[in-house]
Amino acid sequence: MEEPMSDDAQVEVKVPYDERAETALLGDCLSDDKKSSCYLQTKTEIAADDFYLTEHVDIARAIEAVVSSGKRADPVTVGAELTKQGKLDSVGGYAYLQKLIDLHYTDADSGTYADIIKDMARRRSIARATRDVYEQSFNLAIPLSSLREALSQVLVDGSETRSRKMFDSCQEELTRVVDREKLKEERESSPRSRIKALDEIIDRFRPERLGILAGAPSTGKSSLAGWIVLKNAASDRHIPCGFVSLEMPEGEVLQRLVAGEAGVENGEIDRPNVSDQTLKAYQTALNTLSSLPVYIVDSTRCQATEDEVLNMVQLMAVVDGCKLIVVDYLQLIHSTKGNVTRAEELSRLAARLKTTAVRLGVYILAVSQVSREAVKQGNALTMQDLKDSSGLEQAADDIILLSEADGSTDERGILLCIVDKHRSGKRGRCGVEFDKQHQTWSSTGGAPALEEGKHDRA
Ligand SMILES: Nc1ncnc2c1ncn2[C@@H]1O[C@H](COP(=O)(O)OP(=O)(O)OP(=O)(O)O)[C@@H](O)[C@H]1O
Repeated sequence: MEEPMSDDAQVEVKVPYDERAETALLGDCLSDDKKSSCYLQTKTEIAADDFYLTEHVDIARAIEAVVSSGKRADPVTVGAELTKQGKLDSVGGYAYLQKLIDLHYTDADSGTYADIIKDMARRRSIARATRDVYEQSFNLAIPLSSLREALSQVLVDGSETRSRKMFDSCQEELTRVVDREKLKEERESSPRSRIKALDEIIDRFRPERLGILAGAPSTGKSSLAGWIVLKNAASDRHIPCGFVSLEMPEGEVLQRLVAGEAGVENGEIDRPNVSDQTLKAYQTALNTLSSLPVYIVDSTRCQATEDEVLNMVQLMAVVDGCKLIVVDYLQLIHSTKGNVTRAEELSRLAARLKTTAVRLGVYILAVSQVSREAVKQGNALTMQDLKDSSGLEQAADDIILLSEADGSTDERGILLCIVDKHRSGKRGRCGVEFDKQHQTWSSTGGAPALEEGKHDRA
């Protein structure tokens, strides 16, 4: 039996922060001309408020102000900014700015310090948010459903919506587009399909968007979604990605990813006569994959509801820092409301996924089935073929459709990939090749033709 929770259990609690990482990063920003905006440029996006100590938050804000005015951050410029804000004395004066430089390591690694600071900031934010729900959970007047809702809401930062004068953002946009280095960085750190021909159309999976990946059964939707997750996590930026699997158990997803990485046939590892060479390749691939920032929720044993799936997505974004999250697949999300049609339900789900993507600043790639009629006809798909809902079409920013093309075999899928919706971007089509045995994906030259008798309805 589970031990009852003691009310007066004394747990030593220390607020999570790392003073050394904070001083090292600030010292690094103030010491080196080239790195004068160091923490603003690291792969980990951190902001002044991610520092814990008040004096460090103030110094970081002053650095940001100096850098955004186009000046180099050093003790003189940052000290002047702090004086202007009336904060120089409270941070410890010029002496403290100089101390930060003295404490700074000559071969400082800003990225690692930024990672530590972000990690600590996330922990504090989770602790703050969950503490309130923890306290509410003892109040029996608050219904369980409200507690669940509160728990899911508190994990989402920035849900507040305020209006602002639109053209105030012009200056920010101007700064963004003029700073080519930053733009390049933004681009390179964004998730992409990692299939050249498809990337040429869709460019990248931008934050705050919802994409739908649809196709007939067994065309390879789950496999492609898994490939995208894996390749982004394995890219030199190691972009954290999540996979909410409602269809395939975790072991099966893993086997497919490992097969591709190892270059062995999917499923071969389970055969009794598997060769030593295959075993070795499989083990090596497992070792490589184990270090990648790929997160998975296996939701195949219980039928996850809409709220549960949204919670999983939120946790992956907030706790694991995922930038791209796959939900495989929409039609398997359990229905809980008896009085609405499935189409209405899916529309609402898609709209909630879109809002979640916006609030969390992530890209959600939702896998979807297409209608039975579309599968029967076998023609090139259009977005009207999405199963059960025109609401999916409306909520999605991007819609990617896979149709089997001429030349497909049991081992090799040749697919016509149509980007039928692409918000603020071009639409288009390309050919992708699916090596089914190894579960890998690549571009074909040009867009392939459909089988004879099938129609292209573009
Ligand atoms: N070792 C293998 N050799 C050949 N084909 C394989 C092998 N392993 C898997 N496949 C094929 O790879 C494809 C995987 O498709 P996948 O499950 O990704 O499609 P899907 O579109 O997500 O399907 P569903 O509609 O069932 O969700 C299937 O066609 C399967 O038959």
